[in-house]
Amino acid sequence: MKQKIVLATGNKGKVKEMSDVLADFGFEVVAQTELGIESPEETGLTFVENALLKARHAAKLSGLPAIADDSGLSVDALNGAPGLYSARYAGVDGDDAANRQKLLRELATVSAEKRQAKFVSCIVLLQHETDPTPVIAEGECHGSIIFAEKGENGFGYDSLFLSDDTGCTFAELETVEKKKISHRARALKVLKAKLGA
Ligand SMILES: O=P(O)(O)OP(=O)(O)OP(=O)(O)OC[C@H]1O[C@@H](n2cnc3c(O)ncnc32)[C@H](O)[C@@H]1O
Ligand SMILES: [Mg+2]
Repeated sequence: MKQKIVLATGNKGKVKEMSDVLADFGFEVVAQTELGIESPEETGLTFVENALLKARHAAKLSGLPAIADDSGLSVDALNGAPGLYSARYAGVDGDDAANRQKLLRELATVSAEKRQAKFVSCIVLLQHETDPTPVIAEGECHGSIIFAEKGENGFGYDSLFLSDDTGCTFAELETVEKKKISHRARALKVLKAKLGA
């Protein structure tokens, strides 16, 4: 029988990119929103801490195992910003368009060859709220930030992130393609290996 697990995210893009991959690992996935669970405040100082607290919050409220992703974009010329604060870079949590505009403004005077960036994803799986041995899996993707948005797909910073692997932005990829190569896809592969799934 499949193990029921809560996907602890309020981000529909993540649900789209993670649900069927986790189903292939043998989980019956329920998004936290389907259970009426709202996202906790992300007070951690690292991706792993924030992923842990999101998973723990959902496990506590659902009584089920939980999995969470904490991710972000780290830009070399900005000393790693927006990094941990990617979702609230422009001030309001989850305002993707404002975050992209701020990123373009901050990089306005940075030349094309100095716009390297990486996406990071940290995924945490907890069996229950007080699970002392969380499974932790991380993935990264390298690329650069272009000067104007390109592509319609994806979410967040996808339309500004030119991927080294594909030569196009993540927003120009169909979901099925992004799901093969993204930082989240790489973290999920590591998770799969750790679970022996
Ligand atoms: O916390 P949850 O509810 O999972 O959803 P969230 O969108 O707030 O997610 P994070 O706290 O992990 O913040 C991640 C930020 O980085 C951005 N980001 C992460 N992965 C991305 C991806 O694959 N493509 C584009 N932007 C991404 C995203 O838009 C957010 O602004
Ligand atoms: Mg968040």
